[in-house]
Amino acid sequence: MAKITLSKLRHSYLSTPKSDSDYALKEIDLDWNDGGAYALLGPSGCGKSTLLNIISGLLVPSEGQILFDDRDVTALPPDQRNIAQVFQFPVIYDTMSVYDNLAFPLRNRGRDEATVHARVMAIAEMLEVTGMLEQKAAGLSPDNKQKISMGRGLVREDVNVVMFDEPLTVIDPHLKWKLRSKLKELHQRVKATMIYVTHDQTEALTFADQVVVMQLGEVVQIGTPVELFERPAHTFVGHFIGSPGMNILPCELNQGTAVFAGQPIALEGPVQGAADGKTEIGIRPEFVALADHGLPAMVTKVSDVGRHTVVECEAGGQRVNAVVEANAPAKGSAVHLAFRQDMTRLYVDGWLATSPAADEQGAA
Ligand SMILES: Nc1ncnc2c1ncn2[C@@H]1O[C@H](COP(=O)(O)OP(=O)(O)OP(=O)(O)O)[C@@H](O)[C@H]1O
Repeated sequence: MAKITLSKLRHSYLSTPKSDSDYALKEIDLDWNDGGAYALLGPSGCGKSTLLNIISGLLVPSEGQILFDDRDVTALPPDQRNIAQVFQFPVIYDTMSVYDNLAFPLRNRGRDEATVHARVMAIAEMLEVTGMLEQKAAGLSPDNKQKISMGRGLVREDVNVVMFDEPLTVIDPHLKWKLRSKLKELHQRVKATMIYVTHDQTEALTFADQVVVMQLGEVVQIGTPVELFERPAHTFVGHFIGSPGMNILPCELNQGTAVFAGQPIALEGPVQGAADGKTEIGIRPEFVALADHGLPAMVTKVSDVGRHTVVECEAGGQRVNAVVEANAPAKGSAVHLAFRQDMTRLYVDGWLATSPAADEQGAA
């Protein structure tokens, strides 16, 4: 295993890129620590595959370096990088047995049969496929084929990193949650550095200890699932993570207090910097409560989503969502909304501009 460092990485598919928009990857500086469980999360076209292909060596970046520990591998081809990859679709040999499929990456590198056997049995046990080891892979269900594909990615102990590229695409929805938690458990047992690429927030948040969120060729935030939920560094992260996403409301600033729809809204703490760009309040629906006083609003939709209810309101010409546990008002009701102050952020030109109040920082 190795620590992977991406240093001043940029990539353009054009031969003579002129402006920032010609780059599929703008500047990326990133460390993937040895043994970490990472997710690379972002919408289609944000640059995830480009980044993955640069790490695996399929693509040489226009600028910058890739280091495995302190070794510069930027110019090395894929077969010299010692990486395992699991793709969207199963990569297995149909005519071979499940056992031989799992053994293949080890035999291919000349490991002795005793080692091969011990490792195959260990991985099969972790994946709960021991009972099918003698079967031909051709007869397996798509889910089991993908499980074996994952097993082939995990079977070698000497790889620098295991990369999963949307590995649950072919998995039946009702089995997805099972494999998601299985992968998390596997990471804890195998302790390899793993990078899991997905556009699905549930997959990313279930699997990863650290989630790297990308947008338009840039990393906008790296954080734990809780950090991304509680303190999005950018309105994009607020929108993209959470269901429904963060409420983002245009506002004015008046001596450190935000004003939205003529109402003062108390922020979590002081605003950093000049705040002379586009100013917006960010508050998650989970921290908006229905109250006797506060921002006047009209309920426009009520959706029961299982454990809680999403109350969609209109205030100041904007949609504001609130998540309530019980006693949701009816559509058309006039209500007041109260924002939990320590969770009310200010964003300037999309970026987080408030920090917690001093007493909150002391408590943290
Ligand atoms: N071979 C290529 N030639 C030219 N442009 C490309 C090529 N591959 C990707 N791009 C462009 O680079 C940008 C990033 O694409 P990339 O495939 O890395 O994104 P992604 O996040 O992996 O998307 P998806 O989830 O759809 O695979 C996009 O604008 C895409 O159109």
